[in-house]
Amino acid sequence: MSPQPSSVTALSAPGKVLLTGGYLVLDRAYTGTVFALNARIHVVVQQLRRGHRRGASGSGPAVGEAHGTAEEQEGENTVVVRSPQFVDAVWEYGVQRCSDGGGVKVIPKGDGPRNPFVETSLSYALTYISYVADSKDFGSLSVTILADSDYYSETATSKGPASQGRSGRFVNFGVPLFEAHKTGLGSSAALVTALVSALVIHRTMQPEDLGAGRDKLHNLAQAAHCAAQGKVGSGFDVASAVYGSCLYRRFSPSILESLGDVGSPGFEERLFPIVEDSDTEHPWDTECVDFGMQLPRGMQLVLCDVDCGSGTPSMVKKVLEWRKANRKEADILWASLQNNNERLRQELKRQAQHPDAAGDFSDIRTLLERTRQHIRTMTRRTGVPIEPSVQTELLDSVSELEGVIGGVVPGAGGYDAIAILIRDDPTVVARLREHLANWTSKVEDDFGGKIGNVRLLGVQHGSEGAKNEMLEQYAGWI
Ligand SMILES: Nc1ncnc2c1ncn2[C@@H]1O[C@H](COP(=O)(O)OP(=O)(O)OP(=O)(O)O)[C@@H](O)[C@H]1O
Ligand SMILES: C[C@@](O)(CCOP(=O)(O)O)CC(=O)O
Repeated sequence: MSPQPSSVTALSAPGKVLLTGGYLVLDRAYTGTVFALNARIHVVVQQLRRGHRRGASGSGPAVGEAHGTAEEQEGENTVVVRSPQFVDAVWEYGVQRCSDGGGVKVIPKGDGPRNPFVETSLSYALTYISYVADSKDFGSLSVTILADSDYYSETATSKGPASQGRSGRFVNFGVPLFEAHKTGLGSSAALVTALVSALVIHRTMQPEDLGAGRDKLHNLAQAAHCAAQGKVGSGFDVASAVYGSCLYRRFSPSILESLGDVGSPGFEERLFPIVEDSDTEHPWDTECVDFGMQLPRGMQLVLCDVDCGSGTPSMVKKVLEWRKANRKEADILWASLQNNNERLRQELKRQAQHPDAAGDFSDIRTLLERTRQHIRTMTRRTGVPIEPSVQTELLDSVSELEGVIGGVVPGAGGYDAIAILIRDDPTVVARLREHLANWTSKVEDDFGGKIGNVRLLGVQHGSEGAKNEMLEQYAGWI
């Protein structure tokens, strides 16, 4: 029997930085080292009051249980999703059961901007839930999304006093979501992971089951994220949102290839074995080794935002085209990168596991520099701005500072935030901050890019994947 749904479920998932393995990790023959961050996306699911729900037995609503509108209480089930840190960020859906086993689809109400990540996560999670839960009646749900500030570049409001009206952790950005510049920490993967996990736990599990249910939540989140993105990426961002920092080897794309769209006949019958990993012909083969791994004692990871994001899809397409056309050369380059990345990971692991041996970061510095050399070769050969010269200039300049071990362009590279490993010491952070505050680019970029405001983000290594959250921190927001 499914457990009784509690009235409120809160869960969060972390952002990521792919320290090494960008592009390589798209191919199962290679791996990526991904660090989870302490910037998280939180999702709070509230059961709207209905006659048959817990807490409505005559004694009024249960703690945290929201009151629905008259329409919600009388007629069809609805899901209202809010991102209260942004202007007009409300998405309202009707819940439709599709014929011929097509699953459960949410239908947007009104004609405001759509949010494919929210919409797809709801449809996928509700389809899975309706397939496994005893009760097919979801009731109406209110969902609140709250994100740590570092996912987005600062806005005039988020910098100012007006941002701090409510609970301390979350700021008011004062702009619509589409106007907020993302910093590339993987907001959509953290959001999809937190949203599908919160819904599944809300309706079919207890929060304590999160550990045991992690693999299923991973499978569901990967399926929903790929569908929302319209492509099957490597999935390292979803994996780290679920499991935390790890050495990642991607899943075989064939696992998701024949799933089809929500609403198509038999969709629920195809989604269920994917989530439960019961299809013996296509077992999940994701590898997340050493998940939850820590940095060596005395080391910290920081990110420097350059407020000038890149277009990952077109960069990926070009790099893969070049690899296809230059297979021999690419194989040598990929092998050199993989080899060096693996040595770097082993050294980080060795130092993390032997705190007494930690402290001499010179090998790590050398290995980071070698990785960068290979990435610059990749940049030249592919003609894609993975480490463009303005980023080279920035990385070189910060690497000279005392206490900085080294840095890289993480993930796809481009003009996204750079990742820097430093000695974990407030004076190093202060030095970096000061350096960046006075920093202006002097080189002409080889790809015509311009770096605007350079600033250190507040985010650091977080290591932990999806986790249950306490409600108190959301005071004033839900
Ligand atoms: N706070 C939020 N509330 C609702 N939806 C959000 C929120 N933050 C992000 N999203 C959704 O995620 C989308 C951004 O995802 P996208 O994959 O483009 O970027 P990212 O995951 O932050 O960065 P990257 O893929 O470069 O790591 C937004 O367009 C929106 O649909
Ligand atoms: C280029 C790629 O390998 C990494 C992209 O990373 P990011 O989104 O730039 O953090 C693509 C992928 O792995 O899906």
